[in-house]
Amino acid sequence: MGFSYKNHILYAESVAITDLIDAYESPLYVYSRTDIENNWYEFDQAFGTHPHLVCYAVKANSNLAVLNVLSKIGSGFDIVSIGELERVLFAGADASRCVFSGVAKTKFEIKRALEVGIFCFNVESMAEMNRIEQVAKDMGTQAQISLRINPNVDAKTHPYISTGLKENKFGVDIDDVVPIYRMAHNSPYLAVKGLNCHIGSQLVEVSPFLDALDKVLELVAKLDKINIRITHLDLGGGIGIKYNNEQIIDINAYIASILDKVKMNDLKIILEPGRAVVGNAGVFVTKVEFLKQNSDKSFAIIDGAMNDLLRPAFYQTYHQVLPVNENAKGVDANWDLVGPICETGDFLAKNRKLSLSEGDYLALMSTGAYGFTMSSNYNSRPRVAEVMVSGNQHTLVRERETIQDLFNKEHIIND
Ligand SMILES: Cc1ncc(COP(=O)(O)O)c(C=O)c1O
Ligand SMILES: N[C@@H](CCCC[NH3+])C(=O)O
Repeated sequence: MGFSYKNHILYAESVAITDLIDAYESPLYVYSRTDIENNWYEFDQAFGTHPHLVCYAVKANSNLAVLNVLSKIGSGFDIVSIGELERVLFAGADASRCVFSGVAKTKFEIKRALEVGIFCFNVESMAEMNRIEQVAKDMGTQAQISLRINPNVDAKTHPYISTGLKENKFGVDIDDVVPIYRMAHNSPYLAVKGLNCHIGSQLVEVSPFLDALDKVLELVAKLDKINIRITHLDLGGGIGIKYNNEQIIDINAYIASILDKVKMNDLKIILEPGRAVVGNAGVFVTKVEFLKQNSDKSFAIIDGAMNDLLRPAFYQTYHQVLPVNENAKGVDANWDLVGPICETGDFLAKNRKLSLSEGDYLALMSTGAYGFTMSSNYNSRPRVAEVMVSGNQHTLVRERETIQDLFNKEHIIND
């Protein structure tokens, strides 16, 4: 466990978070390298000797140090843009271990991905298949493809992060799959490799995954009958983590169920976990600036805000709040943690029983995924620093933005 109390001070591995605040100030994202590695290994090792590739979903946390650490232990990567592609390459990743997802890859992105030799495109429509074919033809090469199907399975998660229902924009309707594969199979510029689905994020039950897998396997058999051979299944990411006290999926049991269902053939399995690799391996550290109470409400105004950590405002999500100094005594109340941004929705936590004083530091737990990557400069706030801890070592893996960074690319019209 990367984050725990020692002598009542919250530590990241063997480094006191108070030391990180002294070194890098607040607000701050802190990641545990050991947790990231162990989380990835848990997926990788659960497959045993079955052919597989764990492609970390870069969107969850795309810091170069995170990508580099994962690349060094053999991770593949699920990317969704040229930005993510260039990031993983810069971080030392092997392009042949990358899958390219997303509903609208541009010609430019496809060309670059083909140039560097990515493993596979997860294609999301006939139109996109045509575009990939055209780019491959222009380059005189062949693109390896997998079609993302929409299995119309309810992932039972937040509606904004459910992706496998007909009403969602993702993937191809099961009934439309065969004509698209036929087209790809008949093209000299496309090589049919896999079948893909990703039904949503933060799933805490395994049954929707297995329902989707059943539909995928039916399609594999159907395609086989018309001599279109699928050699890998990419079952996406979506495995939920513990934010509060939810029951979560046992990764070993989930992978055992997958292998049980595919044991009749030697299909290689690809998974694209993002949150489950980095979510609990990161915390967001923030300082209490002011306490403001009225007859109804207790607000702790903190130096972090919705631009730094959007999830609570955007999806009304819960992050556990821990005091950096467990012994700190202040005003006991049920506090709303609110930021300095001019929005009523600017809160990071609500109604938390804490004993607070101005100047206290707090850690919002489980913020390693979709924390920094969803941050913005709203209200012209420079983005915060990111630090990675490994044992008793800590490294600044992204500098805090400066005021100059805020307007670096802007221009005043001279008239
Ligand atoms: C195609 C695809 N793969 C993988 C992921 C990673 O999901 P998660 O972070 O829930 O594992 C996502 C995001 O939901 C996605 O859209
Ligand atoms: N951004 C979402 C997850 C979306 C996953 C995108 N495929 C979250 O913070 O939970």
